Amino acid sequence: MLSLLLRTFSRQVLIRAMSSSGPTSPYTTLSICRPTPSITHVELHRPEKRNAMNKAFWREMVQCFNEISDDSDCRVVLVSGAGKIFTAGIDLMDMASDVLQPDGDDTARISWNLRRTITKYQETFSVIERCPKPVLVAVHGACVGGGVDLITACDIRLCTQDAWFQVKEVDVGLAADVGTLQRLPKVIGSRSLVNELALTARKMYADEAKSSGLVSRVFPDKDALMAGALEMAEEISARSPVAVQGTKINLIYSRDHSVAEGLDYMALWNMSMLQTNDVMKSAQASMEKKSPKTIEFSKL
Ligand SMILES: CCC/C=C/C=C/C(=O)SCCNC(=O)CCNC(=O)[C@H](O)C(C)(C)COP(=O)(O)OP(=O)(O)OC[C@H]1O[C@@H](n2cnc3c(N)ncnc32)[C@H](O)[C@@H]1OP(=O)(O)O
Repeated sequence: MLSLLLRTFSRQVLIRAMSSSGPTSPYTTLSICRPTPSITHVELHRPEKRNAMNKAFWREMVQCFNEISDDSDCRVVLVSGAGKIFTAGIDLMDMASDVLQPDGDDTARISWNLRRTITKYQETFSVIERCPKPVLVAVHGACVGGGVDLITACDIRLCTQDAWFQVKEVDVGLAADVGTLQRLPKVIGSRSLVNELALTARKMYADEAKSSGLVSRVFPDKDALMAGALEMAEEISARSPVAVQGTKINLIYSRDHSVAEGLDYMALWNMSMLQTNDVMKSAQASMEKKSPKTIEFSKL
């Protein structure tokens, strides 16, 4: 009983510590912490502006996820938002100059530069998908515009009961161009629902997000969400990083290829990865009915 109380208390302390008071240097829009040695928590941190995505944010996410990809201590990433909501999407004030007044002497040069800008912004969320470590995202309150682009690049989506999602781009006069139109149809089974959301910009609330498959779990409030997300991250981080990262990479590959191509890629992948010590360690623990948490895996 006492150990259960202590565990609950220390988990609450951990979750509280995850809501930081400000961005982590060198970042100005992100707060980074390590709730456990193998989990990296990335918090969008401009709460007074509802975590609107300004120019610094688009740059910093790329730097942050490139560092996480190379960090052999990190096995799982958890993304969430500080303050009242997850994110209000693109910063409509800060981004106007980049998107609405592109440089260039003529149409060709303006278009050339705009293409480069859009490609650069697409990278902000593609780095999440390319990161070999699984990325969980915990959404509370609103997730608007660019927020939907962000979460569709993540591997596991969780939300609170008060969460809502809005593919808002048509409302601001543009076709979403940084991932939603490409990834959302792969996340949600119904093409009709995707079209409806993207063409009408209507809000989708937590229950529909769950029934449509956009999120896999809904929690009553933000504390419960963060506790649930952390618990899931711990479960994943206890498993072999060779197995976990290979699973993420092959799931994404097979999403974008035929079954035959996916199987070929898998065989090529595992002809090396099956030689890991992790298979023997994991199989032995499984035979002995021990939790994966008892196994020590080398860094990856
Ligand atoms: C090439 C790039 C491609 C990317 C494309 C992406 C496109 C998109 O993301 S389209 C969607 C754009 N977002 C919006 O239209 C949402 C606008 N915001 C809201 O509707 C509300 O703020 C929201 C419902 C999210 C929250 O409402 P709440 O009452 O809680 O907050 P507010 O009082 O409205 O806002 C508080 C302060 O935050 C500032 N703010 C909110 N959203 C944005 C934003 N998107 N951009 C810039 N600033 C934002 C708001 O101005 C308030 O600031 P202040 O007046 O200084 O207190």
